[in-house]
Amino acid sequence: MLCQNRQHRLTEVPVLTSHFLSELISFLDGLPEPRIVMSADYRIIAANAAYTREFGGGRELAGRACYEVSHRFNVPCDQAGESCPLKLSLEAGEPQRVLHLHHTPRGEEHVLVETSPIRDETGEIAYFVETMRLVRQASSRVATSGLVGRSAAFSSMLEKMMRVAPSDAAVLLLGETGTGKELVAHAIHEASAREEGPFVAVDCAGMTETLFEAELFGYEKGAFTGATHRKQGLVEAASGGTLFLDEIGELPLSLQVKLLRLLETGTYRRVGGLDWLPADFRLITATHRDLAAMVAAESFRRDLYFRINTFPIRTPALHERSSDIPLLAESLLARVDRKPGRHFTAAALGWLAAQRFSGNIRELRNLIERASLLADGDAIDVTHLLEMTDPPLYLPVEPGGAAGFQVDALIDLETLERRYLKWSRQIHGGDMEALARQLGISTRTLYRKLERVN
Ligand SMILES: Nc1ncnc2c1ncn2[C@@H]1O[C@H](COP(=O)(O)OP(=O)(O)OP(=O)(O)O)[C@@H](O)[C@H]1O
Repeated sequence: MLCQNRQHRLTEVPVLTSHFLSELISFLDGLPEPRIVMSADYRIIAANAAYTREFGGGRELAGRACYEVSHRFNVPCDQAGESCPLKLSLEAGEPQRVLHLHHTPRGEEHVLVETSPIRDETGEIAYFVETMRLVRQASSRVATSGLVGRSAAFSSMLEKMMRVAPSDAAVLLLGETGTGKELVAHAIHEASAREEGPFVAVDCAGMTETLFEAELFGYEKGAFTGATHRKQGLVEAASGGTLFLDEIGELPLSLQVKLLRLLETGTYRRVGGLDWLPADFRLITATHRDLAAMVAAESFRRDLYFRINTFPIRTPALHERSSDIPLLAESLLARVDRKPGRHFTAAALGWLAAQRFSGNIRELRNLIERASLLADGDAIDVTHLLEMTDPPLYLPVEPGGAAGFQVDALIDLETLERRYLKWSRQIHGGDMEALARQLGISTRTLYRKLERVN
């Protein structure tokens, strides 16, 4: 491993002699953030007190492999399908950041890992300093508030959120309804330097011209009939914090001009006022619409689109992260249930994971709330969920489905199985265990197969 590194001779990387290595280690020990020094063969040379406490549970870590401590892997991360920041920074010759799920004494947690390379006396990159920052805005375990998720689609979104959060760049959140855009906007705010400032959310849907101006910019006393006192606008309320404009795609063209003026000049005027006031907010916008198509159709201004779209982030639909459904379901149950400590049966979690929720997490949350009201005992089962399911959750009936299963052309066996499963799920009446028995397979296999049906 070390011989391969001989090609890396980079002047910008600091040099580390053996004398300074021990100095570096004692220096890191005094720093509050968890840090380790590693050799190029993934061995931990030293861990500071914060790392030993937060990631090592107080145990000695020197000599152990980083991938074994943080992932319980027995091969380096990149050989186990994960990105390896050490390898990336060795190749690039400069610091690299990645988001990983790390084992900690508290369970798995999202961690931002920054790895910086260091040269030895001979000029080779031989050491690395790794700094860990726990991502407090998202949980990979059941949580009673905030974002939860651990799937690849969720982690990739979270990584983008954490990259953009510290900057003041305008973020555009694109995603279907109910995918958590408002929660994501709030998490970006919380991870930003404006965290102590206000987070002000504005729904742009249904905004009329007068309402928009009065709401956003406020008004002076006497500006119009009924304006009996000066009123602060939402732009002013968001001062020092974040302004979140939800459903930006619903804003009529006439109001898009006003918003553009605010963003371009950084100033605004209260309705009925004379003075231009400075605005101080970080902008996050969101829409479920295809804004680029709206620009092409000239129903959304191109210049405004470029202004708000400095950094786009897509919030994945629930079917793109169905492996998160059990975790989301448990977390949502803890949030909506009036009787604490209840749980889903394994069959209920499997059933939920096999559904396709067109209304995404909001629809899942509604279903869980209804089922929790229906269930009397400690466990919520498939029957409670089925009774409370909206008809659109079921997939459309295949041609001939209601009457009986039929195919009218030669099709491959895999498609045949999928269609048959879809049809049998629609007609069997909801008892998945009974259906599995009738099909001669285990309930587990049935759920696995049904995942492919959606
Ligand atoms: N990752 C998540 N973890 C836990 N709860 C979530 C997550 N994402 C969304 N939710 C919950 O799902 C519901 C819908 O989320 P939210 O209102 O943020 O979605 P949205 O995309 O803004 O929807 P819309 O486009 O309709 O405004 C909320 O109750 C929210 O708390």
